[in-house]
Amino acid sequence: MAASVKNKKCLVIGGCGFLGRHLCEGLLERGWTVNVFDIRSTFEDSRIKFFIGDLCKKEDLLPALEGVYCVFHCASPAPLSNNKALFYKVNYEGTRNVIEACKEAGVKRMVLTSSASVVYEGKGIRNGREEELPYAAKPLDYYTETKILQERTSLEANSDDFYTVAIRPHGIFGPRDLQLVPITVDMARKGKTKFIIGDGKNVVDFTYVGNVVHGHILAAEHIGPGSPANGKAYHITNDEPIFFWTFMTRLLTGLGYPAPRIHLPYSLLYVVALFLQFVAWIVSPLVIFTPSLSPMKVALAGTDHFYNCENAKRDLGYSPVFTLDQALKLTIESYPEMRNPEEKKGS
Ligand SMILES: NC(=O)C1=CN([C@@H]2O[C@H](COP(=O)(O)OP(=O)(O)OC[C@H]3O[C@@H](n4cnc5c(N)ncnc54)[C@H](O)[C@@H]3O)[C@@H](O)[C@H]2O)C=CC1
Ligand SMILES: CC(C)CCC[C@@H](C)[C@H]1CC[C@H]2C3=C(CC[C@]12C)[C@@]1(C)CCC(=O)C[C@@H]1CC3
Repeated sequence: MAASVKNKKCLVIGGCGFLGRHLCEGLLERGWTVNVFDIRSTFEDSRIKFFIGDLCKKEDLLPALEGVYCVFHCASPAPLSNNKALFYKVNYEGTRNVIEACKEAGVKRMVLTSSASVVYEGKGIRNGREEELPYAAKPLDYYTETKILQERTSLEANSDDFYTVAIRPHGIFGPRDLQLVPITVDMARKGKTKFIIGDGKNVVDFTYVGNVVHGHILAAEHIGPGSPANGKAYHITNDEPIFFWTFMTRLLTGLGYPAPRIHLPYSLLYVVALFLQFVAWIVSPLVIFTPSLSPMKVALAGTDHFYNCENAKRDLGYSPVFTLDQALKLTIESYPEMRNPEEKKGS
């Protein structure tokens, strides 16, 4: 049974990020008192108390944790940055620090933003259930490797004195997204989105940020004494699996760019991505470069990866608030600056 959280205080670690800021807005609407902890400042809101610091430093965290009912930990280095040391420091060591600081401050609840990628290693996942999918034995990148460590550490910390739960969104998109839409538009403006990787029939999940926020808040309201959600991980998606390339086509054409149309063999692209990763590794002592074509991106663009949300529906009362149609419309409308500048010339 959801606990009443009217005027309960929470701390959103990573609250200045894409998901974090939307989460703050959703929590405020729901009647929570919201503190934000982040290593940077990206917005102002008189209703929020901001703490700027590094989650890897307990002395930075403790002042922000005073009187907090629940911590939402949604901080991470940028997933596609490929900085192994930073991922390990923040996602693993930093999360252990957050847990210790929570216990020291007497905080009783933590909702971790994990990722559905923790069970993905490039092989197809179709309607994957949490209890049927082990952690990826061979994660495709350092980000995923450290998200596995982060989730495992967080769920193992669950006890009657400190309730934890992990939310696994997949492919979050929406207004103020820093990855999916900006990267796609950047590729489109460079003429790189005319290609389809594989046969174009791989089915995936994408998750509108408003639904991810909803799942997080439900999780916070449900964990506690005797809850079946304590110490568990939950897939949170739009629950509308879609062809990856249909989604991309709708996003691109909605922003005025042409639809992808030339098929390239998946295996060829994957080998090229592996080669580029090897070259980047060989030259890394001299120069750091992150190939735009990574094995993770090619795999995500060319294989099935969609997940079952039944456990979240049962234990958290989750169901998507925004449909994919509504979500794409809201997202496309929120990015006038991302529209194809050529479309105006052509009209
Ligand atoms: N964007 C996506 O498609 C998905 C994201 N996720 C997870 O959702 C969470 C949020 O992701 P986004 O909002 O996309 O990322 P983001 O990069 O927009 O936000 C992350 C925030 O964490 C903060 N942060 C990073 N290191 C920190 C440190 N040492 N101390 C304090 N704050 C720190 C950053 O300043 C940033 O504001 C992450 O945990 C990510 O792994 C999970 C599934 C999909
Ligand atoms: C091929 C192009 C037309 C489109 C490129 C889109 C990609 C930039 C995105 C498609 C799937 C996205 C995704 C993530 C980042 C951006 C994409 C690769 C994550 C890796 C972000 C962090 C996560 O936790 C998992 C996400 C999976 C999906």
